[in-house]
Amino acid sequence: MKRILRLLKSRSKAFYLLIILLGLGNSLIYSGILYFINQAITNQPVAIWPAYDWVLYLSIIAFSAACNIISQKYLIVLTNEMLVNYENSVLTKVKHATYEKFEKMGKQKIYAALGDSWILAEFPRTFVASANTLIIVLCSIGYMFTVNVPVAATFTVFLVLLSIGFIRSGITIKNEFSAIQRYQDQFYGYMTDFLDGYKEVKMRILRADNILGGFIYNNRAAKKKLSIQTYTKDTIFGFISRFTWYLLIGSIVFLFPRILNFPIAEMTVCLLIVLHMLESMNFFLGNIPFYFRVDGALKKMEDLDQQVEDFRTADMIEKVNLSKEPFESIVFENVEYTYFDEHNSLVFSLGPVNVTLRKNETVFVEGGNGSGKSTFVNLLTGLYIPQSGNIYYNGEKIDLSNADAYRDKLSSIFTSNHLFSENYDEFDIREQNVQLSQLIDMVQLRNILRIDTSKNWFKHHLSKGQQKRLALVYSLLENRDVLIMDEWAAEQDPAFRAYFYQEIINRLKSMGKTIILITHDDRYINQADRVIKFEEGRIVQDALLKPLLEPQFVG
Ligand SMILES: Nc1ncnc2c1ncn2[C@@H]1O[C@H](COP(=O)(O)OP(=O)(O)OP(=O)(O)O)[C@@H](O)[C@H]1O
Repeated sequence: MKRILRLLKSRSKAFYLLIILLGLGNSLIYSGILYFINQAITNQPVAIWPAYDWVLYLSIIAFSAACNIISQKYLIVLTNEMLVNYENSVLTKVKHATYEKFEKMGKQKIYAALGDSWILAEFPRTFVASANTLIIVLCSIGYMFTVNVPVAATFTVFLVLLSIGFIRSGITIKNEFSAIQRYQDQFYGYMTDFLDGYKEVKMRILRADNILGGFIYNNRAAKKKLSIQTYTKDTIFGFISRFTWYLLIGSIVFLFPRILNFPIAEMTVCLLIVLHMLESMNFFLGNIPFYFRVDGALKKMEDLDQQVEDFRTADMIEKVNLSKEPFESIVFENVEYTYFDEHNSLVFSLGPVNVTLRKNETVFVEGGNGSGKSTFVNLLTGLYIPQSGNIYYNGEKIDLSNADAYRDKLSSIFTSNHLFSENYDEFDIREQNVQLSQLIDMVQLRNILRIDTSKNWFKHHLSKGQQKRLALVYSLLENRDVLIMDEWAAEQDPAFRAYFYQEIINRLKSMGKTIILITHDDRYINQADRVIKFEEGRIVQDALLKPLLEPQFVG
């Protein structure tokens, strides 16, 4: 419960003021009602303004209604604020993550952490409702003490024991709810495979049968079994509480009159009090498991925070800009990068890489599958920071402090390029934009692209190859000196591929771009100024083709 206390501490003073206000309003109305009933039963006038008791009664109701309306309004605002703040804080951390951390963690965890936020959003409302019912219970007991001390004392002991029982059962149930949550997380993983791979699922009966029958249905069956078990336990505790109330009512009616001097009027008032607080007490006790679930959700969020520790580190590092000089060179000096698996065994190692990429060069990067080209691209684009060695941009060393600024100097089109649904880059998409118009002609999308005027953005119902062409247009609209393309031409048809290597590359050169192209297209190698070849994570060839110099070989 430490986590819940921390959450409560983070609330504003207004939150506690609200609880006091609500408590005041409700204790007034509940004690007031009991008092009025008691006076009516015992046929006594109320102590203040007996002639206008109904005015007093209505005033109490009006005051309590006002307290409740104000507090509920405040709670709605608070709840929504809390939810949005939490979502924003998670996403801000993700924004400041290093790409490596993001890649390792996977988007699944982020969805899960956001998915749990609803329970936190429920927290203030439930907390205030619990505080409210607690006040009712305390007022009722307090009032009972004024009616009959032994009965009230017995009753208090009973409530304390019942609460202890509920807290203990809450702890057991909490662990089972965590297990249910784990099934849910696994389920979301299968759902991603099922929905993202829907085409592939459709294409094979065995796969379709297994993904549903073997994995999803089994997961659902296990989750159902545990849910039935847990919710049954939860319900049984609820029943126990309700039925012990009946025992208590029975003891007021049958036991106390036999063992105590218990006048009928006192018995009636005590019974009314017990019936009056029955619903509140059940609500209060019934919500105890909720707090354990909130605690579980907070723990999950803390774990996420732990995992993204360097999200904050990267955030705290003071950002540094690079000099505004035009691009001259990117230098790799003994750069090494190694992937490890979850058991810390080496998976693949790149480097040491020593290479200098110069202004206006067109460099083709080649190599077999798994030779390390994309890893090299991730380092080149500043998405990975070298584990050893250094990268220099125009002589300035790149590290976490200036990696954002470094990435901002480069245009990149990745193999699995994503086209955004909105114009986040604030590009000028109007038809009058001459640069845009020329680029659209260059990639031959003139009669294909449609502008969504409401979004000031292109509609993206395009084929894979067309999407890559549009990605090239967007990259060139960024107007940066260096253009990095990872297997850009792979999805293009042979005619457009030839046009890309023979025409577009020349156009890009004439624009003064420095081009780094990862490619398997050997037949267009003559378009490169330089060819770098990777094998098993090392550069095995670095050949200058233009200007015609002797090829250089790196062993
Ligand atoms: N995130 C990762 N975690 C662990 N290993 C990885 C990761 N990314 C790549 N690898 C491994 O590193 C090696 C090099 O991968 P990389 O993607 O750099 O090759 P590539 O030359 O781009 O291959 P391809 O031509 O097939 O795209 C591969 O053996 C791959 O399994």
